Amino acid sequence: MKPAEPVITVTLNPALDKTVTLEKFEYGGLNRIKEIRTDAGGKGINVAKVLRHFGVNVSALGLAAGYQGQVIRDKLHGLGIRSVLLEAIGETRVNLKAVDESTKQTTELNEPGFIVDDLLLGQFLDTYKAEAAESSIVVLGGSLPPGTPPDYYRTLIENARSKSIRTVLDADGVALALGIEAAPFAIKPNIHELETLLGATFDRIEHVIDAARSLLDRGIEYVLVSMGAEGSLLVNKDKAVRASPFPITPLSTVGAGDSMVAAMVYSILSGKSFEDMARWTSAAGTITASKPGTQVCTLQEVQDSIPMVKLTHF
Ligand SMILES: Nc1ncnc2c1ncn2[C@@H]1O[C@H](COP(=O)(O)OP(=O)(O)O)[C@@H](O)[C@H]1O
Ligand SMILES: O=P(O)(O)OC[C@H]1O[C@](O)(COP(=O)(O)O)[C@@H](O)[C@@H]1O
Repeated sequence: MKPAEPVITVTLNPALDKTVTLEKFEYGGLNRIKEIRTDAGGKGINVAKVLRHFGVNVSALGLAAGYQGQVIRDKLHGLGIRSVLLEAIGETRVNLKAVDESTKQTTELNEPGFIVDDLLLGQFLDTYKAEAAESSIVVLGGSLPPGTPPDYYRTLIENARSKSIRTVLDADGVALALGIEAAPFAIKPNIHELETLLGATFDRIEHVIDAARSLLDRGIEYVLVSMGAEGSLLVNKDKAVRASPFPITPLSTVGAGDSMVAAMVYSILSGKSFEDMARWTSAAGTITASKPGTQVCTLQEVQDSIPMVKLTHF
């Protein structure tokens, strides 16, 4: 891989992720917190954290507001990540993640985020155009803050496409549905996002493969579907392969999907085979799911666990 190939990530709605650990989550009851930690979060930001661990020249672009926004900038600086987060009015959200030790389940409570206006989005577009022009891959991830036109990702992807820059989109709902109209190079929906996108439910892996393939017809090159503990499915026009994760004790699955996106970018940059991309993305997601809070996998951890990923071809 050429280290000079810069990657930018876009996080328009970052978050300070506050992860609280509870012995047993009592819905509707009093919950006493055992442990607490905060991490810089938001999809593009997590992707940047992983890519930095992988030695990639990555910059985290986006928006941020107020005190929490500065905390995120400082945390990124501490991790050695260049960030360009334009200042929005208001306060950056705090997303609460409650980890239930008894069930190993994580419950997420994500705030909507600060409200943005056209002026700020126009300024961001200018910054984005300048930064994207210098990059090899652009990653766009997460929800859009209130006030953002729902087709904003489509605009960003179209701009990158016009300069032959590859894009990876990780979003849900309308932002995903409109974003894929611009045919990003790759997308990483989780199974629920895929079901919502296509208005269907899938109870067999063959149905998931057909659904993912239907998206390739729109000009997308790779579809990576994450399925939590069930692993992941990678599809391109020639192949479909399922990766089964190795056994872990999940401590917080937050950031697992983002780690898969980062490993996908790394695989593209380093010219890995289709099968290796499936292995790397699975290993990255699984390792991150075994870590507390929004902490992400390292290169060494992923490399060490690659042999444990089991592939099934379809
Ligand atoms: N409980 C789990 N056990 C093992 N691996 C897991 C678990 N949860 C997530 N993972 C790993 O993390 C990846 C991404 O998880 P998923 O929950 O599908 O993503 P997202 O966070 O985007 O919804 C999975 O494909 C799997 O490799
Ligand atoms: O923008 P959204 O959809 O609210 O998601 C933001 C949240 O997703 C995360 O990026 C984690 O995403 P994944 O678990 O899918 O990897 C958190 O850091 C953040 O709190």
